[in-house]
Amino acid sequence: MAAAIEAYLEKHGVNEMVQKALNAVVKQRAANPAAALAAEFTKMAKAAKQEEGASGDTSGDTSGDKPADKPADKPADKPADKPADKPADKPADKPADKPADKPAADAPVVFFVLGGPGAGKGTQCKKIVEEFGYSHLSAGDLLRAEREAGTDQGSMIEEYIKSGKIVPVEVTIKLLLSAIEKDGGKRFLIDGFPRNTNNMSGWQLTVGTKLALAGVLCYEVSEDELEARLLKRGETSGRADDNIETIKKRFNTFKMETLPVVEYYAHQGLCTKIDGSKSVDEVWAATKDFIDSKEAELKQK
Ligand SMILES: Nc1ncnc2c1ncn2[C@@H]1O[C@H](COP(=O)(O)OP(=O)(O)OP(=O)(O)O)[C@@H](O)[C@H]1O
Ligand SMILES: Nc1ccn([C@H]2C[C@H](O)[C@@H](COP(=O)(O)O)O2)c(=O)n1
Repeated sequence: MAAAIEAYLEKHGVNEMVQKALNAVVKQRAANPAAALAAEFTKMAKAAKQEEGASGDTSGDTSGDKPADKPADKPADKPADKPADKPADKPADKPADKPADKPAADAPVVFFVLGGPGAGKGTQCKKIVEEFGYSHLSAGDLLRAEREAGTDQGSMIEEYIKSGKIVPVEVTIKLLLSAIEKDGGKRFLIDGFPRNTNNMSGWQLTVGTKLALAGVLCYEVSEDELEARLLKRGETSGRADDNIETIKKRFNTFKMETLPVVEYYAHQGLCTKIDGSKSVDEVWAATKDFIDSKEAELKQK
């Protein structure tokens, strides 16, 4: 099935695949969107497998049913929830020149860290940094710093953050790439990214295989628990989004835009889900196991 998914991706691109699955799930008004998405991915993989069998060709020939006006790696036309009068959601940076199929053996390694707002991403990343010396880049922190720097983009970022929406990827990816370059490390935790398919396609187009994605961590916590944590954090954090109104909007964005991304990586066998509702130490034990096993895998390569 993995080969069939790869064939589908080669032909249609990651963004189209996720977007198509998402549209199908929205149409179904599925009670369990995550399960419905997984079922959609499986359906697509089966169709790709049949197509592959029929044509006997997995070379990426686009003469099949791929829409003529949509290149395989083109980002989504628009995210699910884009506010009006905002910049177009296409990455500003030009795509990597002729990307290699696979990352080089010595390419820096990246882990994406996802989970609902307040799931403990930052808390656990801090511990990984202490124990393993990884470089930690939080997309949210970078955006907040950019906002504070008082650039032209500052007020636009503020508006997105306060309304619980995801900033267009061309802004976020620039900040991430410049931080990665400045850091120069070999292991990166990218916290809070990719948060939607626009983020994913921006990464794919600008980073491609220059960095090696080794895995995706996703912390799962109920909304009730997240809400309690964020309201508590809001007593001292000073964050513009730690208030009940924005928290609810962030939950909605997480469900509608980020969960499909998590399910996509889960379907690719890249995502490890961790119960983030346990104590910090218990969550850390599971996180440490994950990193230990990834480090062992990476050593063998
Ligand atoms: N396992 C846990 N149990 C209880 N509280 C926790 C746990 N992990 C983190 N917290 C607390 O919950 C709050 C949110 O944690 P943290 O900032 O790490 O989450 P986050 O996922 O990075 O949030 P955001 O996405 O909003 O930046 C913090 O006040 C933190 O101390
Ligand atoms: N990829 C990202 C990450 C973050 N943001 C914005 C919107 C989030 O609500 C806010 C806070 O992020 P967090 O600290 O929770 O990771 O920052 C974004 O637009 N895109």
